[in-house]
Order: sequence, then structure tokens, then C-alpha cells
Amino acid sequence: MPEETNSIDYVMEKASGPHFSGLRLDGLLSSRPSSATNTPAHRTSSASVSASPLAPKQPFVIGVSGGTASGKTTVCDMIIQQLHDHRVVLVNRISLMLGGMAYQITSIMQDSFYRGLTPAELERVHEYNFDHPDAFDTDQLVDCIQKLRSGQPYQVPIYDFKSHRRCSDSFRQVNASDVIILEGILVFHDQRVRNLMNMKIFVDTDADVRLARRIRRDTVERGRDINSVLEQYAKFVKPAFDDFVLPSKKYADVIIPRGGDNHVAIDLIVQHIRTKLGQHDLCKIYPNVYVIQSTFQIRGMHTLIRDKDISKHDFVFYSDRLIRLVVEHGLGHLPFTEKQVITPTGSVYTGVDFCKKLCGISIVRSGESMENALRACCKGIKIGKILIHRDGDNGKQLIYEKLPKDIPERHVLLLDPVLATGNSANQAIELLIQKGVPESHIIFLNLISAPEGIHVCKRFPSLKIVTSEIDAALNEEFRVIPGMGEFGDRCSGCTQEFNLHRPVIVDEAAEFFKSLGISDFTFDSSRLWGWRCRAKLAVRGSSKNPLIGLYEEGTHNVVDIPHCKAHHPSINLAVQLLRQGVTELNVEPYDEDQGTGDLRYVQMAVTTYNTSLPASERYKNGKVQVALVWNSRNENSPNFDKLNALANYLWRNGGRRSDVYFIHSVWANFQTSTNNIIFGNRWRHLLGDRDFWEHLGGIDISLAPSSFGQANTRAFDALLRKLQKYVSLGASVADLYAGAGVIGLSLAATRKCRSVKCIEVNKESKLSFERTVERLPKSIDTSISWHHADASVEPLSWIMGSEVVVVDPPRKGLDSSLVDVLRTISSLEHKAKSSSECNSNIKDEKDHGFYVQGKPWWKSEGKLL
Ligand SMILES: Nc1ncnc2c1ncn2[C@@H]1O[C@H](COP(=O)(O)OP(=O)(O)O)[C@@H](O)[C@H]1O
Ligand SMILES: Nc1ccn([C@@H]2O[C@H](COP(=O)(O)O)[C@@H](O)[C@H]2O)c(=O)n1
Repeated sequence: MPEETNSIDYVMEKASGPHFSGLRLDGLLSSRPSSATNTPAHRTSSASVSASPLAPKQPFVIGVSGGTASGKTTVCDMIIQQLHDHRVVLVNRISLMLGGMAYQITSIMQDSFYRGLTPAELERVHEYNFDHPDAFDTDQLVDCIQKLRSGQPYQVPIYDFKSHRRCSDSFRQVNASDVIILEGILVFHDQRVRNLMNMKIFVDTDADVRLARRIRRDTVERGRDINSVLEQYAKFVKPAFDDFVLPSKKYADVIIPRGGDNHVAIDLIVQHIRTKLGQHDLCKIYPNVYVIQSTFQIRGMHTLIRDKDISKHDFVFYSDRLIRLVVEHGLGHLPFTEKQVITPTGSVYTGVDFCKKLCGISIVRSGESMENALRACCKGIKIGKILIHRDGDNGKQLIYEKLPKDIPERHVLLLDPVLATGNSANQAIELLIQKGVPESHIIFLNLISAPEGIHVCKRFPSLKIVTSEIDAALNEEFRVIPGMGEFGDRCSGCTQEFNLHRPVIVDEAAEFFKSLGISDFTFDSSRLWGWRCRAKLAVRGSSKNPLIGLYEEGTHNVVDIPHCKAHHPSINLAVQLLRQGVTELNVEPYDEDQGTGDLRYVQMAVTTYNTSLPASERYKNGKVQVALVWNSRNENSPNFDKLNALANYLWRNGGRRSDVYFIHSVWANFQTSTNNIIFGNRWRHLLGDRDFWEHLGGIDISLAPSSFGQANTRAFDALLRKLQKYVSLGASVADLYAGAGVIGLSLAATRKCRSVKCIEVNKESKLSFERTVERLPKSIDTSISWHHADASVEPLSWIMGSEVVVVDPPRKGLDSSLVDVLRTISSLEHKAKSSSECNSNIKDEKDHGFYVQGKPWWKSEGKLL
């Protein structure tokens, strides 16, 4: 390792080039730009592999020292020879092929940096000490290595041992390489040179052997006579060896006795270099970072999961395969004990026993996508969670944790598929250490790491990071480049979350209106956009692996949607907590075929009505009313204790007194029917606030879990305000399928209606209606009524006498009886309009007891209101 203190930062700076588990793409070397072009902007714009040359790769620098004629050059040649094989291409330096990728090696001799002798020195050459450090231009040598390390070429001088001078007009052009070997008698003498080396080898050969070789070499190759060689040796070479060369041996990482004769040592060195070449630069400086060995299978899987167009199914499949490999590699770092077993042949097999004290901790939410792979590798492993939650825009992070009680005694596999800035990892590791887990017992597993995130190794040097690839960098938005996007989002089982800007339903709605003769239907997504604040989710699977989500189209197979983009984040959090509760308390999800199990559905509704928060903060800080649909008749059923335990669990971990207060209340609904109706008739308020308020369409509305509520509250609010514009002041309104009467009551308040009549078949909604009416401004002088009835039965009787008919159709669609009535109204209005002189038709209809103002609300100038 380099001695200089800033070497880690230096390498970190340089280590932003993409590196596929040590395999670089061919051709990177030929197009290295100067460091001036390597700006963050350049790097961040590089979203693809082809942009990788922007970041120079850190060469592996090997220093080879030893006394004169010890065999330094011979050892270097042997290393180079062993590194390359028959696939090597010789350019102006040596190329090495590893794993199908080309590496290039350059060897530099310290001798090239001998200062040329002046004429005066030349005259007294026998008195010149070529073995003293001052005989070399070490500044120039440092400059050369630094340039090569930063990817720049260098003109290396050519030295002539016969004339003791440098060739004045020719140089050897040396280009940047993956491996630089620097050899010479004094390459370990100067600290600056040592600091530039990643590996230092000292060739240790007996002095008499070296002298014999030197005599032969200098007389044969360097034109010397034997006397001068011996004289020089006694006067300069030997003393300098004792004073400068031998003392520098202590800096060596590897000492090779017998030089080139030592094949074992050279083999080991070559192995080490191969390993280092196959590693990311960060692995060279952080011994606690492990990148699983790349194969074309692994590259292939990365290619698939990084492709933005991969199907969700394939993404889940291939990322799971990769995660298993990372998990297996991580498990390999655990301690083991020896174990012997008797095989079926009666022989003894001496093997090892796995480490038993182990657990997985996932960083919620993406980390959970690694849990299945972990479970598949470690049967029955205990898995805990850490949630790091950004609280608003102030960056404050709240941490929720659920860890095994005996975690200090366990080795921890910390799970998060993407290591980006390292902030979450830092927090999670800190928390584990606080809880008593020794740092050296934490193995952090991820699929992709950004160099910036790997910094955690600096802070926690005993921690281990196992990853499958180290990416190039983070962009300005702190996303890993090239990366694979938000892992959690891509891994969610939901198939509807793409094209959210134009959901499929918009096309279906356009078709529907076209069939009614309205061809210019538009959908104002920009104004209506927002999260869904209400979700009814089926709970299936098993207590160990619960599925909480929606039915796959046309089936009752539940698709888990832990990170649904459409849902309010608080719903996702509550689903997460519920999932944990189900697993920890052994709550059995409902089995539709058998009719068995405890938990059938959950309804999550978010209230953003929190006047203690500034208005701008309310929407994102919504709290969730959780309604658990329990598979029992009432609280006397045997599984009621479990329901209570689950409700308490949710409240304890997400309720008012928890660190992360996002649960508004917990309710139970008892349902034992085998039909498809979600809710039963019995509702119980269990914990939290009973009242659930929202502010919509200009009024405060109460929504009990039993009453119908719109899913997207922002969109609904916008719709109500739009609708209000079409209703004249003082109008009389019939609100069909009214639920808690939100539309009708909003019109009553904002349009000062004469009367508002709400018709709703679900009698549970009446309570919410009444609570809302209580909060309407006292100044409202509207005759308001709520009728428990089915609007499709004799609809005319509900419409009669109203000037405005509001129809918010139920999920099953409108009954033909009502459609017929609405059509009749429409044609009557048409007739009324076409009779310009006489309005007797309208008069007639008034006489019959109803009058339609304008058009039905849902149709105006061809647009949905
Ligand atoms: N193991 C060896 N056995 C025999 N001769 C060797 C051996 N290693 C090196 N030599 C010879 O000794 C001389 C010096 O070796 P060299 O590798 O150039 O040493 P250095 O670079 O340390 O000066 C060369 O002529 C070389 O052929
Ligand atoms: N003009 C010169 C320069 C150097 N030497 C000797 O070379 C030796 C270093 O080369 P090795 O291959 O032996 O490492 C060194 O000991 C110098 O004495 C020389 O004789 N003439």
C-alpha cells in the first residue's frame, strides 16, 4: 500500500470509471482524455458503458529493487512472460488478455533516469559513483510515474552505459498502462517513488553471485575490463549497496530469494497481480470491499436488469439470481467450525459447519427485495428491518428499527441492493453498532455500488462490503450511473406503474365516451395529479411471506405492491409495517379456497387534514386510517387476540407515540362471507382517533372507514371545484350514489343550493354524512337530506324536482333503468331547446314535477366534468 496519507483520496478521485468486476472494456486506453476534461458534468452525462473512457483507470504500479545483477530485470521479464499468454498482442508495450479483456503492461528502468555525465565528470568517470542516489534524476522519475498513473504518455530518456550519457535526440514513448513495473537498484530509496507503488518486490541474491554476474555482464555487454569492474564494485557498488540498497529492503512487500530461480515466488506474484488486475481500484485500497468474480453470466444478468425495457418479471427473476450469488459470497466471509460426517459409503468427510448466529437486516424498502434470496440461501434465517425515512425537506431522518433481540451475538448480513451516497448505509451501520453488533460482524450486501458509497469502508474499516459490480459515479441527483434506476420501484410486482402519465384507463374512458358520441374526450392529468390516498388491498400468501396488494387482472392472484408509486408514501409505509406485523405475530393471511386464515383485506385511507402543519406540508405528511378485514364473526372469535395484537403492533410502531407517527387509527371489520364482498357489516374502532377528517371541495368532510371515499383526494378536490362552476346558485340537487354525500354537501356550501338530496345504498355512510353536515358553515340555508336507497330502483322518484342530477357511478356501472331515465331527460331538454317560441315542454315537465338545468353534469360540450 502507498505510504502517502492522501493516497485513498487520490484513488477515490480517480476511481470513478466503470469497472465490471475488474474487466475493462477494450480500447479504453487509447482514448483517455486529459484530466481537465474529466469534470463531474462529463462523468454524470455518461449514462452508458461507452462513456467509460472518461475516467482513467488507476494502473497497478509494481516496484522491483535489489542489488546490482541480482536478477531484477530477469524477474520482471518472467512476470511479464507469465502474465501474457498466446493471445497477447504486442504493440509498443505488452498487452495481456484476462477474461477476454486487454490489459497493458509497461516496464520502466530506473537506469533510464541516470543523469548524463558532464564532460568534466566524464574525464574522471572512474571516480563517479553510479550507485549513489544522487546519480539519478529522481524528480524526473517521479514526474514520469505520476504522468503514467494519471493516464498520460511519457517520453522516457534512453541511457547509454558505454558513453554514460543520455541520447540527446531520442526517447522511448511510453503510454499509460494497466500495469507499470519500475525496476532499479534504488527505486525504494526515495519515499516519493515508494508512495507511487502498489506492490514492492526485493530480489535478494547472494553478493558473490551478483558480483560474478556483474563481471560477466559488464565485460560482455558494457565494454568494461575486469579490473575496472572490480575496482568500481569495491569502491562504490558494495558500499552503496550496504548504505542505500539493503536498508530499503525493509519497504518490500515481497522478498524473492534467488531471483529468477525462485519459480514459486514468481508464480505467487503473478497470481496476485492477476487478482489485482481483476479488481476495481477501490478493492486495491479497501481490503474490506469484495466484488464477486465476474463471469459472462453475471455480466449478462447485469445487462438484463439494467435495461430500462426489461419486463418486471424478468427483472425480478434475474435480480434475484444475482442477489443469491452476492448472498452466497457474503456467507463465505462468515466464521466456520470444522465438522466431520460419515458419508453413505461409510467414509469420513471432514468439512465445516455453518455459522449459526446469523441474521439478515434489510434497509427498508429496497432491501426487502433481497430477503427472498437470503431466505432461499439460509433456511429459517431471522430477518429484521431498518427504516431510514426522510422527514419532509429538512433532511431530518427518522429511524425505525425492528431487530432481533440477541442481535449483538449475531453476524449481520445488511441488505440494500444499491449503495449510492452511502448515507443510509452509514445510518444503518451506526445503528447496528449502537445496538451492540461488532463492526467486524457486519457484512453489507448489495448488487451495485457507487464509488461514493464505498466510502463507508473508510469509516468502518472492519465492515465488509460484498457487491456484484462497482459503477462509475453518482449524478447530480445522487443516482448511480449507469446504475439501474430505483430498484424498489422496478422490483415492485405492479404491472400498471409504467406510463403513469397516460394510464390505460384513459384510453378506455376515451373509447367509452366515443361510443356515446363524444369524440373529443380529454383527461386533464396535470391538474388532477396526486397520490392515491385510499387503497383496498387483499392479504394473501403465508404469515412468513405475506402478499399485500391487488389482484392480477382476471385472477385472484395477489400481486404484492410494496413500493407502489401511485399510492401515498404513508400507505406504502403502513403496508410495510403491516407485513412485518403479520410475519412476527404469525397472522395467517386469508385462504380464499379454504375460507381459512385471519386477515382478508386491509383498507388504508390517508387523511391530509392536519391543521397543526403548514398547508404545504399536509399532503405529504398524511396519516393512515388502517381497517383490518378480519376473518371472524366478531370479537368473541378465537382469533380475536391476534387481531388485538396486530392492531397494537401497528399502533406501537406507527401510532402517536412511536418515532414515526404515520398511523391515524386502526379499525376492524368482521367478515366471514365466502362471496367477493370485501367488507362485512360489523365495524369496530380499535385504536387512535375515531374521527377522520379531510378538507375537500371547500368543506370539512368526515370519512368513517365504512363509508365510500374517493381514492385520489387531490384529483377529487379539483373535480369538485370544476363541478361547482356548472351548478347555478340556489339550485336543487339530487346526488345519486352519494356515499357520505361529499359532492352534494360541497355544492350545498359553495352554491348555496336550495336543496340537496343524497341517495346512497350503504347505510354505513350516513354517519359520515351527518358528521360532515354538523361541520357545514351555519350560514348555509339548504334543505339537506340523506336517503338510504338504491338509486337504480325507480330513479325518477329521486330525480323529480331537482334541477341538477349528480351521478357518480358505482364500480359495477349504471343500471339500465337509470341510464334510460337520464337519456329521457337529455332528449326532453333537447326538445325544449329546439322549441324556441314555446317552452310548453319544459312547463309540462315542471308540471310533472322535474326540471333539468342545462345538461346532466357529466356531459358538457363533450367533456367530462
Ligand atoms: N537465475 C539466474 N541464473 C543465471 N543467470 C542469471 C540469473 N538471473 C539473472 N542472471 C543473469 O545475470 C545478469 C544480471 O541479471 P539481471 O536480471 O539483468 O539483473 P539486474 O537487473 O538485477 O541487474 C544477466 O546477465 C542475467 O542473464
Ligand atoms: N554509466 C553507468 C551507470 C550505471 N552503472 C552501474 O549499473 C548498475 C545498475 O544496473 P543494474 O542493472 O546492475 O541494476 C549500478 O550498480 C551502477 O554501478 C555503470 O556501471 N555505469
